[in-house]
Amino acid sequence: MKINFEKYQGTGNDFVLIDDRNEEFPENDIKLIKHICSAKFGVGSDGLMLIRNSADADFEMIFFNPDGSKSLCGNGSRCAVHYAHKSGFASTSGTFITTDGVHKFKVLSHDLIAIEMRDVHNPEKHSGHWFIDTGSPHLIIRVPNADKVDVLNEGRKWRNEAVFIPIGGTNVNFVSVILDSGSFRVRTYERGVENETLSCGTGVTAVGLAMNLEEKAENRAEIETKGGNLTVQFQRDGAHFRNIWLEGPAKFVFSGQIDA
Ligand SMILES: N[C@@H](CCC[C@H](N)C(=O)O)C(=O)O
Repeated sequence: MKINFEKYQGTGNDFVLIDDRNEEFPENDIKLIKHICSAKFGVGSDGLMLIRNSADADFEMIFFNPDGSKSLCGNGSRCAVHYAHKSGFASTSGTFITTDGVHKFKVLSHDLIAIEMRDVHNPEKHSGHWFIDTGSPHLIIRVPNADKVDVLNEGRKWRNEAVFIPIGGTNVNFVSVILDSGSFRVRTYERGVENETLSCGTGVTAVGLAMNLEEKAENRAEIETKGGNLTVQFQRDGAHFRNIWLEGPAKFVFSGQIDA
């Protein structure tokens, strides 16, 4: 089976994007999804996205982690918007539908895409750390210097905590404050990848909200990741966050065909 794809990256979170508007891709074939995402046997990526037509939005995006599990992907969603706009079936603003429902988007310039995230209500703490679901679940751990954390081993330990097993584990973000300036350094262990990625959009969003709860950020946070910078903006009313937007670069890398 030959499958055409485009490779995308959003702040170094990299994806295989397949235009499946004719609905030919066997989406229940987890072995195939794992194979395509494998760097040794396939293309290699932090996830696979299927783009489909939608009756309720400009398009639908279905996201798979490299282990075949599904969740919301913030960086992947921004890349999907870039593809839809480039391909002419989405304008400079509109909506798309994905795992957790309908999202608004804005194409701010050629490679700069913003998406609206779902509202967050009543964030909780786990073992003294904020635990926030921004479409994917995220634990946020404050550290003095994120660059010095053993993200693989520390992240894996928290990801497998018994309390998170019923929801399939959690993603884990390590964050340090940069000179109390509303800027933060973040490194993320992603479930489904089972490793550190260079950036995670839903994670960065959760960090922005957590830093506001910690009184380290107002209604905007600038986040540095290993793969580049992202901005999170929102409105807060007590324990309710609304109008949450994630903004940053989304880049087409190359196109190809895989014999899978
Ligand atoms: N990299 C993504 C998050 C992808 C989903 C995550 N691994 C999960 O399973 O919860 C992002 O940019 O948000």
